[in-house]
Amino acid sequence: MKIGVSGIQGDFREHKAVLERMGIEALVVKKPEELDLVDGLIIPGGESTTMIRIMKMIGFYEVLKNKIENNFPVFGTCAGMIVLSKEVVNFKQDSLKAIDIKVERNAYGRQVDSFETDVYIKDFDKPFRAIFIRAPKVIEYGKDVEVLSEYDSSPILLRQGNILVASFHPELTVDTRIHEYFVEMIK
Ligand SMILES: NC(=O)CC[C@H](N)C(=O)O
Repeated sequence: MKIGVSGIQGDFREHKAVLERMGIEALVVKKPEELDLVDGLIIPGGESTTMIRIMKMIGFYEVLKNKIENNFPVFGTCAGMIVLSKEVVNFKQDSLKAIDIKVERNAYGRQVDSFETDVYIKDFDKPFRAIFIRAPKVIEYGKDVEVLSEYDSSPILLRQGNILVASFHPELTVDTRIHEYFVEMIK
């Protein structure tokens, strides 16, 4: 198995390092044709507007969108979640419209825009340390979306078939359980 990490923009090196620690081959993907070399793709945290803009410019957007519609597994963290969402409500920006969620960007407070806390995740035996950095908030989700974790009454980890999204940064903790969950989705 080989997992791609989108190298368009963001903290892709951290995701690659997690996969390698798990003994999984990882490839930083920067061109649309490279998507055919991997069994799934992680879209990291970063700046969602920049990601979408570049994805569209180089034809990555269309190829990826088409692959996701044909069951290609994807995992988006923070900005990656925004990129995969159906709609961004508070900014005029496009997205891949892959998972049936509406998100609000930079939604967790103005004064404290970054924080970390222990969260409970469905079927995980111990809590997970979640790091939020100018995180998006899911304000609406469709009936086919499964909520795997919540914080402060909002979903923070969600899945719809081949698509997994987190509003926090599992690539910044030593805990590999969410990446392992994604690996299971690919298998
Ligand atoms: N840490 C992050 O990925 C922040 C996301 C960023 N605020 C965005 O809207 O794209």
